[in-house]
Amino acid sequence: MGKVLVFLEQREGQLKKASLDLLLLAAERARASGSGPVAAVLPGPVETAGLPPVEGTLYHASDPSLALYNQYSYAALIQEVLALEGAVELLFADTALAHDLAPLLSVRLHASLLQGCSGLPAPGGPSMRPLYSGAAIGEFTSSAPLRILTLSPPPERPTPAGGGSLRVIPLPVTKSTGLSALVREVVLQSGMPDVSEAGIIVAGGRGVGGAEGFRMLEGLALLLGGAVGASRSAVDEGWRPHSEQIGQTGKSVAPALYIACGISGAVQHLAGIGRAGTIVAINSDPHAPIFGAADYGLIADLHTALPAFTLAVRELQELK
Ligand SMILES: Cc1cc2nc3c(=O)[nH]c(=O)nc-3n(C[C@H](O)[C@H](O)[C@H](O)COP(=O)(O)OP(=O)(O)OC[C@H]3O[C@@H](n4cnc5c(N)ncnc54)[C@H](O)[C@@H]3O)c2cc1C
Repeated sequence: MGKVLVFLEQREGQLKKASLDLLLLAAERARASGSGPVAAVLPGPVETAGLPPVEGTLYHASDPSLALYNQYSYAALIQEVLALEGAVELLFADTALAHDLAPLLSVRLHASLLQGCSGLPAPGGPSMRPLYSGAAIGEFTSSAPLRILTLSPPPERPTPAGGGSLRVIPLPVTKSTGLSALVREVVLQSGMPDVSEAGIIVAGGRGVGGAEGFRMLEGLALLLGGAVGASRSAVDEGWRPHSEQIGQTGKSVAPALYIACGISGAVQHLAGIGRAGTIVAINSDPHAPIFGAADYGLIADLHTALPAFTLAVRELQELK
C-alpha cells in the first residue's frame, strides 16, 4: 500500500480527540502491515509536544492565520502535503469540518470519497460504511489514484503501540485563493464538550416535554462532565440546537455512557449511538424500543426519576 496522510484537526489550539485516535489507528495499521510510517498534516497554532508517540512525519503549518478553519487555505495546504508525500489515501475524522473540506478536495483531485466509514480498511482493501441506519454494511472499493475517507470514531480509544516519534516539519502558509474570508466568528458557549467528542452524553427526546425540561438534563450533564444530546423530535421542536442532534441525520457518537431520557429509540436515532458504551434508558413506556438497545432501563417518568438520579450522583461525588 502507498503512503497515507492523516488530517489532524484543532480547535482553539486543542487537537480533536477523534483525529488523534485516527492517527493512532493509522500508525498501528502501518506498523502491523509493514507499510512504513504515516504522515500527518496539521493547520493552526498547536503545541505539538503532547502528540502520541507514533513513527512518522508531521507537517505543521502553525501560522496564526490558520487558527480558524478556512476551506480554501486548508485545502491548499493539504494538496501541497499530498504532493510532497505522494499519498494514495487521505484520512479525516468524521467531523463537520471534514464534511466540508473532504468533498472540495475530492472534486479538485479527482479522488474517491467515502464518508462515515466504520474503521480503517485493511491496506488496499475495501472500505466499510453502515447503510440503512446501520441495518447493513456496504463495502466500497476505489479505482481512483487517491481515496479520501472520513472515519467515525472507534468504540474504544486505541492505545499507542510500537513507540516512535513524529518528526515535525514546519510549513509556511500557502497563499489562500481569496475565494472566501472570515467575516465574523460566532461562538456558542455551552460549557460542555461537543456530543461527537463527549465521554458521557445525557440525551433527551420528545418525552422531556420542552426546552425548559432540558435544564434538568444540563444539570446532570454538567455534574458528570458530559454533554447534552437530543433526538430529532427535540431539535425539530426547537428545544435544542441541531449541533446536538444524534442519529442518522445528526451526529454519530461514541460516549462511554449514554443516558437516553424520553427517547423512544427509533431506528434513525439508534443509528447514531451504535458505538456508545453503556446505554441507560429512562422511559415511561415499558414497550419503548430504546429498551431493546439499552444495557440498563428504568421504566419511569423522567421528571421524577432524573432529579432523584442527579441528587444521588451529587451525593456520591460529595462523598469522594
Ligand atoms: C430520514 C429520517 C431521518 C431521521 N433522522 C433522525 C435522527 O438523526 N435522529 C433522531 O433522533 N431521529 C431521526 N429521525 C426521526 C425518528 O424517526 C423519530 O421520529 C425520532 O427519533 C423520535 O424522537 P423521540 O424519541 O424524541 O420522540 P418520540 O418517538 O415521540 O418518543 C418520545 C418518548 O418519550 C417517552 N416519554 C414521554 N413522556 C415521558 C416521560 N414523562 N418520562 C419518560 N419518558 C417519556 C415516550 O414513551 C416515548 O417513548 C429521522 C426520521 C427520518 C424519516
